[in-house]
Amino acid sequence: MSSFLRRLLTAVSFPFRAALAWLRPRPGIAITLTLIVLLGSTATLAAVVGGESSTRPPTAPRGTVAETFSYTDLRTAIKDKTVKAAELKPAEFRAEIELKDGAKHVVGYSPTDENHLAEELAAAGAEVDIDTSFARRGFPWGALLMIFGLFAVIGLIIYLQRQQAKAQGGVHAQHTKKAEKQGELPSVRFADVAGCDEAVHEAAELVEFLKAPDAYRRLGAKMPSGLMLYGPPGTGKTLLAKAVAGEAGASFFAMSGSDFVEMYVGVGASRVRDLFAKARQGTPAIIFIDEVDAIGAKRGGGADGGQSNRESDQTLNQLLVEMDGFSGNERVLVIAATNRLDTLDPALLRPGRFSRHIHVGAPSEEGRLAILGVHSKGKPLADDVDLPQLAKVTAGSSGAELAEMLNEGAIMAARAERSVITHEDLFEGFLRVVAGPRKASAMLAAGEKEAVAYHEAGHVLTAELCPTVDKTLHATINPRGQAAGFAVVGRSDRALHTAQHIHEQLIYILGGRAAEHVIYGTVSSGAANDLEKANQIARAAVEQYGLSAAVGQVVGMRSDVAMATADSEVRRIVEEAYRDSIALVEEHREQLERLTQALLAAGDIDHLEIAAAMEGSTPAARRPNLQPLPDPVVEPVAEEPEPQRKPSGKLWVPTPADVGSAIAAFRAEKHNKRALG
Ligand SMILES: Nc1ncnc2c1ncn2[C@@H]1O[C@H](COP(=O)(O)OP(=O)(O)OP(=O)(O)O)[C@@H](O)[C@H]1O
Ligand SMILES: [Zn+2]
Repeated sequence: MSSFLRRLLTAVSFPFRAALAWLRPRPGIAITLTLIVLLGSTATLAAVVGGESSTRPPTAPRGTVAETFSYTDLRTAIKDKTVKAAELKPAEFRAEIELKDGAKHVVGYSPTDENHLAEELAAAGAEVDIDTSFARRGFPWGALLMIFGLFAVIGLIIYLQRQQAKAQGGVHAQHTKKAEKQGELPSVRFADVAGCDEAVHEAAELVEFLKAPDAYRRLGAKMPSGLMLYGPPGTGKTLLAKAVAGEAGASFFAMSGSDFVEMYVGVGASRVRDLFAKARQGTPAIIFIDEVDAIGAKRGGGADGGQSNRESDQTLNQLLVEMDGFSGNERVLVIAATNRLDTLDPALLRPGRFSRHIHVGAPSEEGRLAILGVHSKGKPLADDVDLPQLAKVTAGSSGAELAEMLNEGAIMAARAERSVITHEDLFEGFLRVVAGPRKASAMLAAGEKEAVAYHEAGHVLTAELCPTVDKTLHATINPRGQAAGFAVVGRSDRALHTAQHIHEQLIYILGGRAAEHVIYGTVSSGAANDLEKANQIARAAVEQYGLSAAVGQVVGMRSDVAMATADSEVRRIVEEAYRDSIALVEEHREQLERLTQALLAAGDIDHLEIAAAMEGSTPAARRPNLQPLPDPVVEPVAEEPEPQRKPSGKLWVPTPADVGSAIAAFRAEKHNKRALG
């Protein structure tokens, strides 16, 4: 019921809101209009009140109407020709009748009678007069102004509501803050964007277009209207868009997709319209829409099919309309960014819209070094800081995380009142970024701390013993953020995906559980995460990668039997890895003990201490009971790599990189804090 009312109100108030949105940036017009409305309303009121007394007809004083005189009586009087005079008032559909016997009556008539009533009265010998004075007094203007008055009042209410929302620091406050920054000329250049040279290279082409469109136009080339940047969060998409504007000397208009998402239908669309109108005034211009998936998700697919959906559809449609309106001479380029290209509405990606897609991926080791270089400029680094080593350690980190790491490091140094930033500061900064700030270790009971130490030692140990698993650079049992303990793995960027590697990766992931199992005979709740990860990897190996002999190389098979077989294969693969993991731990209890005691003594251990604890062991491959993988077919590299998408309804065949990146996600081993008791 109340939701129905809200919708009704939303629908009814839409024109007012749209008008208000249009007026907000035009205070001059708004004030003038308000004045007109106020004056008009006052004048109308005066006319209505004043007119009332002066127009009351003297011919028909109400008091003289003695008995009721019906319309039928009037018809009879016309037929008997007893009407002496009649004054018709079409504005009120009333007639004032004077009969030949001197009696006066007022009678109503229906609009359909209007035309012939006067004729019939005249034919019956009555003196007919038609009063048009009320119409002449400007009747439509009065009504119109009264409606305007209504608009003004409702508008004022909505305006006050918004002011209130703004005061509460809601979305609108953010919105206006962003709007103020719009149209700036960014100082960012391509040199500030490191570690994604290919993306920069492609973007540079568009800068040429923006700077000298004539050279292209002469050859009949049309400026692309949209550019889609896609990739994981924090990899520099916003930065790159800004750099395009900075290099081209274009003004930068930025908004986030979520800024367009509003409770009210039509507001998002009007914001799109505003944004494009503003950008067209200040060409060359870049319109940047971050998180475009908030408005550009596939249409009509929402499960709720409700209000918000239709709202975002309208917003998306408006965006498409604006982009289709480009003639190719605008010097306006729309850049959108998303983390998930596969969720976007295909209409957005068609030629003439966001037809160019640039992948901004997680930086490689070389890229990370370049990003560290960019962001360490102006930060005094101590001699012990080894940026190439940091680039190696931080595999999987995004540009934003690296920038944050350097900043946290600088904060650590400042807090310790050092004049330079040391390696330790930076490493602490890194740990803060990937796992959160250190927590007081008193949070864990002594017995729990020991269990966490054995668990982490189990991971470290199994990693050391498996030849294809990346080694631990740093392990800690000092709780940070959500994690009770974790290990930083020096992951190489190579994404291994052989059966051997997957088996050993599982041994390592389950190594923490295995250690707990061997020492205590039970497994803590904090290790549940590991099991989940292990299952994900095993499932990918079976269902997407064809590593199970029982399921075979058929990908995407969906029969009940096939799924049951796949399930049991996943279980088998995980169980076999777990058994191997336990065997490794049992064979190396001495090393496990040394690692655990080192962790308990210091809280943290680094790769040198790990090497010392591992003395007397040699890594050896454990044979997996998995199908060996066929050699990957190397295909010629396409000019623009087809983005990885999972079209719904169709079969998705993963590339070797998919399994690799699933594994890569486990860069820093984190565990939920153990449940007490
Ligand atoms: N490739 C890079 N080179 C230099 N700095 C970078 C790079 N990537 C990220 N950064 C740093 O991280 C900050 C945030 O990055 P940015 O906002 O551009 O990421 P994004 O890809 O747009 O993220 P999101 O998808 O979350 O919007 C940048 O302002 C910059 O300081
Ligand atoms: Zn674990």
